[in-house]
Amino acid sequence: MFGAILVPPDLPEADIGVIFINNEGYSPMCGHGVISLGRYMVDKGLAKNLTIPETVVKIQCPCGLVEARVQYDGKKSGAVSFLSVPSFLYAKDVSVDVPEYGKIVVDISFGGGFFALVPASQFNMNIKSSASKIRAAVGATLEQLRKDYKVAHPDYSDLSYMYAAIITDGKDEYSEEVTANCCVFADRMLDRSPCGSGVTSRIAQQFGRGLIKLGQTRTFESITGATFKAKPVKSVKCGDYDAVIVEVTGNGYYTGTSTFTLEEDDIIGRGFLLS
Ligand SMILES: O=C(O)[C@H]1NCC[C@@H]1O
Repeated sequence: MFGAILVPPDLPEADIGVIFINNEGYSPMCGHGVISLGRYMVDKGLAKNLTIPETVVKIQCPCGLVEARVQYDGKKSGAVSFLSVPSFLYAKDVSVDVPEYGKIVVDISFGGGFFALVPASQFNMNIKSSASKIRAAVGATLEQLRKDYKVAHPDYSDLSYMYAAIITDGKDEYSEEVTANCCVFADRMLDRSPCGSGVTSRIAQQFGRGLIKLGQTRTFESITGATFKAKPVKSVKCGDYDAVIVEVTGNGYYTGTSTFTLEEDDIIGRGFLLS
């Protein structure tokens, strides 16, 4: 689960601004959050321009402006595609010495946040290994990288940190076969979705390594079996990096609504933090 706090945007072209919240603070980008928020903006009539069969919603995320295209038949919204910020393969074959796991080699790729991408074979595991084993191995790798390896975004210092790590089935070469992955982010949160920003970073990695061409679509599957489709759509630059705009497509669903109440004399209701 993810939280989205809606805020007025400071970019004039944006329909809405959003801060995504996780278990340790905020996220620079959340692709599955963008998919759900795109639908919400259409269904609540909040998008600037409601058009059929597709409405464009511009969402200012912490990583920058993301364009969501929401299927809309005039009554109900459907699948959402989004175009993320310029994404790029940042570093290849980075070695990290992870306590209890030894030397692990990862690629680092930016897809709205910096992701370490690591095939499950590095841990002598496969992507169907238990969620707790994945969480422990990938979480330890991410935490070690945060200590040992510094990343720098060419334009934004506030994005210059290791946000997440993704364990993959290693199927990086283009094929029509589904490729599976699992993202561990923030304070060892495990993503039930294929991870929109992670999938963006995987396409940027594959594009940077010459494994996929513009317009080729891949299907990414999460540990729950949920899928997103993604493809590189345009070559761009980000600072000196050869970057790519990635389109990700998926579905989000409503699960309920709730109302929070804060009474004047409820001290705990103002929030608390346990360490
Ligand atoms: O879909 C996404 O992009 C998010 N899922 C968990 C981590 C990422 O922020």
